[in-house]
Amino acid sequence: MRELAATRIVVKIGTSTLIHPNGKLNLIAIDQLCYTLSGLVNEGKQVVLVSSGAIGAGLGQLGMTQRPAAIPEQQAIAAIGQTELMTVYQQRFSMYGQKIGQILLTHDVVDFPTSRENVLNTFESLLKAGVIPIVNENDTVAVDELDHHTRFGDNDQLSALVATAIKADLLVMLSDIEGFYDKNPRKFTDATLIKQVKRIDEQLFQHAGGSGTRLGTGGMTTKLKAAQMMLQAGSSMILASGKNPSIIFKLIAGEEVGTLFQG
Ligand SMILES: Nc1ncnc2c1ncn2[C@@H]1O[C@H](COP(=O)(O)OP(=O)(O)O)[C@@H](O)[C@H]1O
Ligand SMILES: N[C@@H](CCC(=O)OP(=O)(O)O)C(=O)O
Repeated sequence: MRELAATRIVVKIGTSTLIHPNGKLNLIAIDQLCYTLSGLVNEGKQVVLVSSGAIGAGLGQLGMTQRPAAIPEQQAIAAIGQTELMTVYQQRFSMYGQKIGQILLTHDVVDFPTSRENVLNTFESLLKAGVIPIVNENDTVAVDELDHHTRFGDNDQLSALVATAIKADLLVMLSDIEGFYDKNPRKFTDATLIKQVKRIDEQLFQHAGGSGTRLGTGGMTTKLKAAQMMLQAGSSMILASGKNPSIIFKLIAGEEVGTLFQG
């Protein structure tokens, strides 16, 4: 068993877990996620959800199968998908009597003292009231620009930014893979799962490959960067499969599933 005393938890869930390869919402995963997070709040934990999936859901709404290359098109699709995503979350969470609030962020929000303070105040107020803030990148404004150093489409690092800013004890990253392997398991059949990582150095990044799916974006590199931020802040991250999001109960109870990043 692992030693994990987490009361403030950020959960990040990726597109490949929320959306089926055919573009439809994975309602089983979403239902289970909502049930699990509501259960944690009922136990007295404070929970923040960082959810990707706006572009994936938007593509599904429009009957499109490919993510277009042009940024303005992606932004429009995200605007469509985000409302669908929040509608489904609202429905499912309300079944468990759980209130939610939407927070759309860009990576640089935390760099500017006033916007940082405003965002942190919002998180604190929501958490104090037992509400689950649901965060996504503000895709309509987040593009790589000179004076606006944001990167389009990386919720892995955004979730670590949020987790460190609100001083969360634990970041749970749910993906379409069981954890961090010594090489990309989609390419190498002999890849083995690494159960615990205490330090992240350049050498470890050599083991991280890109995304394995049509809609996933960051792959393992951005997940390692997120873990690095958590370790630097003295907190922990667990990377595990989001196939059955109720796995979070096991993770928090200290069961050895997925990869634990802890210094
Ligand atoms: N060393 C590794 N261990 C595990 N997965 C890896 C590794 N290197 C690359 N990957 C790929 O990263 C993918 C997860 O990232 P991504 O597709 O961006 O998912 P998400 O939508 O959950 O963010 C895995 O499905 C796998 O294809
Ligand atoms: N903000 C975008 C994608 C962000 C992103 O990082 O996606 P993913 O790699 O699936 O976690 C969206 O909601 O579609």
